[in-house]
This record gives sequence, C-alpha cells and structure tokens, in this order.
Amino acid sequence: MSLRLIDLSQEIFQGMSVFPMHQNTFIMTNMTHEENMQATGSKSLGFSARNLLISEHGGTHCDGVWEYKPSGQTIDKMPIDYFWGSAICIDLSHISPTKYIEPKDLEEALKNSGQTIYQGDIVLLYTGHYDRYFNTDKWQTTYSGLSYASATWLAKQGVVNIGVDAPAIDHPDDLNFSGHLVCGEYDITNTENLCNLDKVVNQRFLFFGLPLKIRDGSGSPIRAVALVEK
Ligand SMILES: N[C@@H](CC(=O)c1ccccc1NC=O)C(=O)O
Repeated sequence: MSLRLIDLSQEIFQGMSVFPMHQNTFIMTNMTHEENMQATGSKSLGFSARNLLISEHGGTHCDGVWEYKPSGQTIDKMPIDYFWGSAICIDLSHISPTKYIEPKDLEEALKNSGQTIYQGDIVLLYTGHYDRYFNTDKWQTTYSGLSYASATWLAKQGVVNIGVDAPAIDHPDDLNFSGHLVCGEYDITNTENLCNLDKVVNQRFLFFGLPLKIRDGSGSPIRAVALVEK
C-alpha cells in the first residue's frame, strides 16, 4: 500500500495570528553558532537554537478539557487515542459565517461525503474559512461555528476529536462557547487552526495531531497530518 502525508498545520512564527487574549508568539535566538563556538572553544562546530514563547493554544493545536472546565483532564492526561486515528472530513464550506452549523448541515454534509461516522472517529469540519480569510482581518472574527445541538450531535455519534480550519469550533458570537461546552460535557477534545482541509474533504484517512506531553497543559501546539492512500 502506498501512503502519502498531507500537512494540515499552520506555520509557527513571530507575528503569527493568535486567538484573542492568548499569548502572542515570540521567538528569540538563545545562542548563535559563533557564540557557541566561542563558549566551547571549538574550532570546528557550534550549535545554534532559538527559544519559543508560545501559547498552548498557538497555531494548529488541540485542547485539554481542563482549559475551560477546571474539573476536566489536562492535555497530558487525556487519552492519546483521541489525538490520532481514523478520521473523516466533511464539507460545510457553503455555510455563511453569519450562521451556525446545525445538525441538519452535518447530516447533509455527511450524506454528501458518502462516509459514515463510527464510535471513536475524529471528524474534521471543512468550513473553508482558512482558504477564504487566512491572513486577512476577518481570520479571527468572521467564521461559522457549531451550535449546541450540532456539537451534541457529533459527540453522540461517538466523535472524540472535532477539528476545524478556523480559530475555534465555536461561533465567534457564541458566549456559551457551545462547541467547547459540549466537549467538556463528553470529555472529548477539539483541534483548531487546521488548514488544507480541502485536500482531504469527503475522504476517510488516518489523522495525527498529537499534543506535546506538557505536564498539566491546557492544550498543545501540534503538527497535524492526514495519512492517505496515494
Ligand atoms: N479556541 C480557544 C478556546 C476558546 O475559544 C474558548 C474555549 C472555552 C471557552 C471560551 C473560549 N473562547 C473565549 O473567547 C483556544 O484555543 O483556547
């Protein structure tokens, strides 16, 4: 079997767009090659590395339930199987950012995909937001999101990780943060700031978006990929 990786991750760099109220990303040089050679006295080789100051929710990342529910599990304690496994991506790109994603939209998108949701699946929502608004002033403000009913619909199908190509699974107007609220009710995870979902839409594939093993972490940046048959 011939396999191919599709990168679903955004780049990490100083100046990257970050969800409101989270830490902005700063990247500092710890030591240059020259400084290190001077420090060790080596005439042949020195190492250079940088220091990252980044939010646990910077760029493409997954959330531990503890982030928004103090009794929930932190990212290091959540089942690792929630972060990789069999996944599908469904097409919701026709839904206006002024609207919520509703259960009927999920049902229709699932039917159109020709796929089925199984217990333990990861479901990625292709909203088209990354393609339309990444690198614009609408990126952090103008996207669709799950209603309480549609998030519950996914959780009830046994979905363990809801991914999206937008800054959040919630609608930006939704002060109940319904997507997260439901993830907290079912103790499941969510993955935000994905990209390239157009390349996997309507397919079943293996998804990997493993968090760093951050002790007591509220979440973690990930390298999200889809493993597909060529
Ligand atoms: N996407 C956000 C989480 C988020 O949007 C959120 C989660 C729970 C309760 C409120 C939230 N948003 C706050 O503006 C994050 O990655 O931290």
